[in-house]
Amino acid sequence: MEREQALQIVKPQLTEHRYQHTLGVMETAIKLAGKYGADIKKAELAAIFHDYAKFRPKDEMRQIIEEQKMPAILLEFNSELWHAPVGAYLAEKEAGIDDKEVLDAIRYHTSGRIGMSLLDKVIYLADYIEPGRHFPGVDEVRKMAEEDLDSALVQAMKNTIQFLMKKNQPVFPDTFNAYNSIVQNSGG
Ligand SMILES: Nc1ncnc2c1ncn2[C@@H]1O[C@H](COP(=O)(O)OP(=O)(O)O)[C@@H](O)[C@H]1O
Ligand SMILES: [Fe+2]
Repeated sequence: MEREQALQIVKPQLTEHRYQHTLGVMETAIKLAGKYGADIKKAELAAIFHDYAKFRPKDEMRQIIEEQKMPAILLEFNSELWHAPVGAYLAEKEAGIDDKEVLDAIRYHTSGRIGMSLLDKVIYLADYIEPGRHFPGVDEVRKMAEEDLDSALVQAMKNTIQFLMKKNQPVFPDTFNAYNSIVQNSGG
């Protein structure tokens, strides 16, 4: 699917602010894909659709998670996590995206997972560092992303886990698993 068509499908699903964020993720994902050797067209498409389900009603997302037999543990954690796997499902069902790598990058863009693909990493990181993001620590991760993809990713996950823990909020375990699997593989 071409960029313009994808953007036309996604735009009505989002607020203006979230659409601008999506454009930022798209530009950033294309740059990271070019730098680290991921497929640029897949990165573009996954970025455009990554927040496709962001504004679906909670009840609709809960129903999809149950009916599609997605991991039930999702329902025990913050509903903010749900739009990622539900977005992958709806991008396929409603927009006809059938590339498994693209769908997985959408599915894991919030939590990460064990053994993230290069495309998963590019989308996770692009979502974190796109130019519209302003939160403590983001500039450090932006700098790291110019040097090493895994180091930047680990720092982003660390920040997210610490942010949640500081607020005494539960941490969905896939993020710990993603963090461990990258740190163990990089030998650092
Ligand atoms: N492991 C986790 N456990 C619980 N919440 C998480 C976890 N990882 C991310 N989140 C939360 O999920 C929310 C959505 O994240 P994300 O999809 O990355 O951003 P966006 O708000 O742009 O869609 C954020 O509020 C984030 O703090
Ligand atoms: Fe998201």
